[in-house]
Parts: sequence; structure tokens; C-alpha cells
Amino acid sequence: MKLYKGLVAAIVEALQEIFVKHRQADRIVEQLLKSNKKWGARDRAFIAENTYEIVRWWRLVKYAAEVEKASYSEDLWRIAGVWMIIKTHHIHGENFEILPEWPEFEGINADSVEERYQEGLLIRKIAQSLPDWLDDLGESELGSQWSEQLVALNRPAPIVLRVNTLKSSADEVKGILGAENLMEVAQNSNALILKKRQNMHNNDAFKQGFFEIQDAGSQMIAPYLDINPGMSIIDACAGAGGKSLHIAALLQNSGSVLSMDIDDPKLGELKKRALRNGVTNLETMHIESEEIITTLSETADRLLLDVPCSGLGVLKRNPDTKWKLKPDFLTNIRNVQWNILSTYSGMVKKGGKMVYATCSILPSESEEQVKKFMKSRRKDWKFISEYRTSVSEVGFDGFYMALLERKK
Ligand SMILES: C[S@@+](CC[C@H](N)C(=O)[O-])C[C@H]1O[C@@H](n2cnc3c(N)ncnc32)[C@H](O)[C@@H]1O
Repeated sequence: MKLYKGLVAAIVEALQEIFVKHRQADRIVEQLLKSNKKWGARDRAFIAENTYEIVRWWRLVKYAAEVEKASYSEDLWRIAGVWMIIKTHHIHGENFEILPEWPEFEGINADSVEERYQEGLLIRKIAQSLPDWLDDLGESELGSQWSEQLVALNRPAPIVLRVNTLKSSADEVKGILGAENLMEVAQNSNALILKKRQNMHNNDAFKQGFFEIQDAGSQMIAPYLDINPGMSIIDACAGAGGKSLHIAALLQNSGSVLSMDIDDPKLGELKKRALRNGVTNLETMHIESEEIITTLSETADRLLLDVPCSGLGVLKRNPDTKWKLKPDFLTNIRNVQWNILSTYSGMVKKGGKMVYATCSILPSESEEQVKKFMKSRRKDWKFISEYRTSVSEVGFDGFYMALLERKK
């Protein structure tokens, strides 16, 4: 593999932004790729993939590089160099690479890198690259399942498309993108996995709203609401609306979708997406205070609570979450989830249904919140079912969903 210094320099720059300035990895990579028009598709893929993989394997690479704190540019060059040595072995089981003799890589000894790498693989929190506290938490909540889940969560996520049935069909999308480039997800013919990673945002069919980019696990949540045409549906934590758009498509533009969130700019993004998707039955509402929730008491046939969470189910996609997440955030977010579940549930009509969903693998954010709700509201609510997507299945992030019915 021939290394180009300008491309490795770009990776080092990205690492600096992510780990020294604590910026969000996806935003940094996007900005960086826009900054140099001369990079071709392969250069861009090299920068993006290697940055994400170093972030994913940060602790292991630091261990192999014998770097304690990566604060300076020379530490980051060392980390990038060590990653280049171990990556083909780590990902494909091939031989360790030899580095070019650049001054930035001076002092990196391939034999000691290999030795430290093998040593690191013997300790789970180093081998799977995660902070001590998170490894302890995963073990305490998931026990023997934790190791297996970690392995799956450290695999890169493929790109999954959701065919927008308001504008197109799976056959049409396959015809446009080439059926040979796509793989259907079992039991959902409208979920198509791209066999080869590529940026779909500039694709004409995407711009025309024929499909959205949405993980296959996430695509299971809107149908879990048990939707019938003509229903009034509230998506109370709608964000930029991945699931609201799916709900609108399942309603075939009948009934109504009210998409709410405390973050107004996200709702602005949702409006643009709704336009592109040909959605005509959706309105947005910014939650400025909880009084709004009371005014909507008993108005929804269906309510989706896709609550804010740790994001530990989507580590494949956002590996920097491992380094950004803090124990205090988790304590706080569980309280927010509980408040949303206990207060917002009042918007469901008697006889209506609600889905509580998280993109977390932790029971404390998911099953346990629902159990606690059912314990205090058994008189008014009936538990119908719950489901977890499996992170080891190709195309699926780790989602939890529970369906509850408000008694008449
Ligand atoms: C998991 S994200 C939602 C993702 C979105 N449903 C989708 O499919 O793209 C959680 C959302 O909850 C919002 N949120 C946080 N606290 C909230 C609150 N108290 N009430 C309503 N929404 C809230 C966040 O702004 C965020 O957009």
C-alpha cells in the first residue's frame, strides 16, 4: 500500500479536531472532505475510512503506539503511523505493513508495535477499545453478552436505504442503482443495503426523494406503532425526522403526523426532508415548554417516543461516542427519558398506543424504564410487546422498542 503524505496529514488534522478540540467526528470528516476539491473519490474514502477506524480503535492504537495522552501533533502522527502498520492485519488478518521513511514516522519501530498490539489484544477494554468505566458498565448490565456485542459494535456500519413508497418502489430504486449493487434486508423488501460504501447524498434519485438513508433496525420502529391509514400520530422526539418520514409513508399521506422536538433547527431540517419526500400530512412543533404537552392531552392515536439516549446501540456508525460519553451524562439522560415517558404518554388517546424506543443496548435506558412505567401505571396502560434488534446482523444497529396500549 502506497501512502501519500497529504492524505495522512489530513487524517492527523481530523484526529486533532476530534480528540484535542473535542469536535464531532462526522462533522469534522465532512468539513475536511469539502475543504480540498483536488481529492478524488479514492482519496476521500481513504481519509474518511482511516479516520473513523482510528477513532474506533483509538485505545488499541494508542497502546500499540505507547502514547499516553495524544495532545500534540507528533503524538497524532505516531498514532496514524502505527495504525498504518497494524490496520491490514487488524482488519483483514494480513501481514503488518512497512512504513515509508518520513521524518514524522521517525522512532516508530514496527517490531515493538506488533508486540504491543498482540499484548493489547489480551485485555478486552484495550482490544475492543473503550474506556474502563464503559467496559465495567457494559459488563454489569449485559453480563456474558457484553463481549459479543462489543465485537459486533466495532464493525463498520453499511449504508442502508429505505425506499420512500410515497415516491418510488424497491424495484424502481433497484433499477436506478443497479440490483447487483444492493442487498435486500430479510423481511423488509424496502430496506436495501449498499454493497459498496458510497456517498448517496449527491445521487439524483436521493435528491428526488426516492429513498432515505436509514439503518434497518431504525426502519423497524415506525411499523412497530401498528399504524392504520387516517390515524393522528405524534412523533414527540422527532429530531430531523428519520422516523417521522417513515410514519408519513406508512400512512400514505393520510391522517396526520405531528413532529415535535426541543431542538428547533432539527425540525427545520425535517421540513426540508419532508418536502423532498413528497410528504403532505406532516406538521412540526417546537417544544418550548412542557405546557404544550398538556394542551395535546389525549389527542394521538399513536405516539412515538424515540427518546434521547447514550447512543450505545449505534457505535458502528458513531465510534466517537465511546470517547465522548461520560457517566454523568448517562445518569442525566435516564432522568430525561423517564420524564418524557411519564409526561408525554398523556398525549395518547384512551385505546391508543405508544412506542418507547432507544438506540441503546443498555437495559437501564430501555427495558427497565418501561418496567418502571408499567409498575406505576398498570391501571391505565397495558404492556403489549418489546423487541431488540441484533447488532450482529448485517445492516442493523442496536435498537430497543416497546409497544404499550392505553386502556379505554
Ligand atoms: C434519538 S433522537 C431522535 C431521532 C429521530 N426520531 C429520528 O428518527 O431521526 C432524540 C431526540 O430527542 C430530542 N429531545 C431531547 N429532549 C427532549 C424532550 N424533553 N422532549 C422532546 N424531544 C427531546 C433531541 O433533540 C433529539 O432530536
